[in-house]
Amino acid sequence: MELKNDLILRAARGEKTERTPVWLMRQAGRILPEYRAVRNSLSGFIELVKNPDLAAEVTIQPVDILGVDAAIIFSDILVIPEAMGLPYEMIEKKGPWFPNTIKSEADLKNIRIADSSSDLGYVIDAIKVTKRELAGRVPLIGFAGAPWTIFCYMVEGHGSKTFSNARKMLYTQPALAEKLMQMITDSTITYLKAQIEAGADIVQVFDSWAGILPADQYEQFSMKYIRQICSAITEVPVTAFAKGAYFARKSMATLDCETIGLDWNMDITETRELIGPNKTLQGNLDPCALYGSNAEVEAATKKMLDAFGPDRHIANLGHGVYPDIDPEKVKVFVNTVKEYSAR
Ligand SMILES: Cc1c2[nH]c(c1CCC(=O)O)Cc1[nH]c(c(CCC(=O)O)c1C)Cc1[nH]c(c(CCC(=O)O)c1C)Cc1[nH]c(c(C)c1CCC(=O)O)C2
Repeated sequence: MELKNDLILRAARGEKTERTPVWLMRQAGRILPEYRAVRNSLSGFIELVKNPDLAAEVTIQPVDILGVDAAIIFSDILVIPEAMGLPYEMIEKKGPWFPNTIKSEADLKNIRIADSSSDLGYVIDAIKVTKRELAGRVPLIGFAGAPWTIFCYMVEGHGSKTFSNARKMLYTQPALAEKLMQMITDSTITYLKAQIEAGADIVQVFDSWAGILPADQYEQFSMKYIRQICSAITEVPVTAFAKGAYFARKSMATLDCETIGLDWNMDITETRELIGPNKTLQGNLDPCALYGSNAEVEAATKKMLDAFGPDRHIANLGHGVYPDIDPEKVKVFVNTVKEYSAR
């Protein structure tokens, strides 16, 4: 199916575009009353993730309602641990919870490299339904968590400010950590390839907990595996987003990927210098800027666009949109990008 709007794909490849493309991390979700209505018709988040027709519906909602230039498949990064044999629960107002975690070498016996066709068939089906229903309107983004971030949940068992149990393993059982990280990496590569095969036009790797590691450990325990993923995915453009990894930007410049995501703490000009001209940058408006007035959102968005310049930029926030943001403010952000960058 020919894409009618392929702006993000062209921007990712470094081709000239009529204007800067825009989408938002976490655009499919709680900011939209239309999402909450679908979500409340089921018993929970995981039921929605595992229902391909409804997952497709909430994937497409932000395209219709917010006017973004891409859809991102409605799922979660935690489907990988589950497919490896470590199921999760999503506890209302608290977040993910793993009844079992990885603590020792013996625990590896209970997990396996995920088989995308059998264990993750529901995501693959959701992608197929979404592609059919999008009918080429905008590209579909596939995604996975980076091995380090997935490792954090598999070892810690839940969200944390420090992930000190996960970080402890890097010091006390580094060989076990690396074995687990490699299993996650192998699972992720086949999973992303299955997403692409089903129709994902571009894929993003989310390293949400990059910022809690020291630079040397980040190279050893995270970049090493992100590098493997980037090199293995040759079919479509890849975006690497490592939140808080300002110390790793020079190293990220050498990844075999098209786009690097910036969080809102990263200076745009400095990052462009560190990454060089051969990659597209994605980001990076402060998610809290959307709490401002319409005029303030507009001004902040224009300032961001001026700093990135017209080429090799995909506009986004510096992290996922917060659940209590007014969708009208998101529309101001999206429309400002579209109008101000058009030339
Ligand atoms: C760390 C992480 C997770 N999940 C994800 C990350 C990486 C990105 C980031 O750093 O934000 C990625 C993710 N999660 C979700 C998407 C869907 C697509 C999108 O719109 O971006 C994506 C890309 C849906 C979701 N994932 C989750 C929800 C909310 C669940 C609900 O509907 O109640 C949604 C829409 C739940 C989730 N899932 C996760 C947490 C910590 C939580 C609870 C806290 C929270 O809600 O943000 C793990």
